[in-house]
Amino acid sequence: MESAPILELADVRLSFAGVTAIDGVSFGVRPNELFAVIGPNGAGKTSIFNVISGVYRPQEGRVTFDGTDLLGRRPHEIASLGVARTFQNVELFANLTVLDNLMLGRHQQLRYGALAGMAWLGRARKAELAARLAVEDIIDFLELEQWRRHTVGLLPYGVQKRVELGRALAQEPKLLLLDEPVAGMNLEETEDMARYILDIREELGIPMILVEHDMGLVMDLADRVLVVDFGVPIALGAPTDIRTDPEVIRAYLGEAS
Ligand SMILES: Nc1ncnc2c1ncn2[C@@H]1O[C@H](COP(=O)(O)OP(=O)(O)OP(=O)(O)O)[C@@H](O)[C@H]1O
Repeated sequence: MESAPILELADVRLSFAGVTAIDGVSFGVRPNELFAVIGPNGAGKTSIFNVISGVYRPQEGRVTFDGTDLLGRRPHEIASLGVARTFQNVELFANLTVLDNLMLGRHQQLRYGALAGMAWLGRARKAELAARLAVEDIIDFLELEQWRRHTVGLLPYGVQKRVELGRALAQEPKLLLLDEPVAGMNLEETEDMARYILDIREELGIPMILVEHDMGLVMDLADRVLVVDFGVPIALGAPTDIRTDPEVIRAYLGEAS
């Protein structure tokens, strides 16, 4: 039997002053699934991420995550429910070290506030220690050991993208949104990132949504692919079916080849 989706979008519509960014998109992401969203520039892929993470509020439709209605919730609430995200352009604290960036990612997840931290210092210390251990695991997992004390802004681009992935993992997400994780990377960096994405699925069992222009990567990694064109969903299925779908070839792949 197929497991129930952890994330579900139902007939989502979003427009900005006459520009329709998302036009009736529905899909569900199953636990442990690597789900991809592809489409030409301006097709609405990043807008879908912005709707899921609470940055944009759609005019119509429903978004449900782990049994909770996400519509109307603020981005930090959605993050604390377990949705983590990486961005098209690296969004880290460039002047801080790798370790500090990962610790900050982890603090989004910690359950105590500043006051509670003062009142129950012991508990806060324990939480801090646990955070440090969790971050060390991520450093191991993403092979960031040699850069742990380096300032992020000075690192090679591929490593920065990896640190950003680590920051998202530090939130202990139940769902990970990856916005063009290999954009701007060379072949070796792309292969490394593909391996980490697969490891996240295999070893950590975290479901992911991948938005990516690198078609080879999507076809190699994804369990299912949603194709959008001008905000409209035109196909949804396994990579092998998407590759041969006449509508997709006409609207997108044909154009790219
Ligand atoms: N904040 C906004 N204000 C106005 N229009 C917007 C806004 N965000 C997105 N759009 C419009 O919505 C449409 C979809 O944009 P979106 O960035 O979601 O596409 P995309 O598929 O992620 O594109 P790309 O592959 O180039 O990143 C575009 O026409 C875009 O101009």
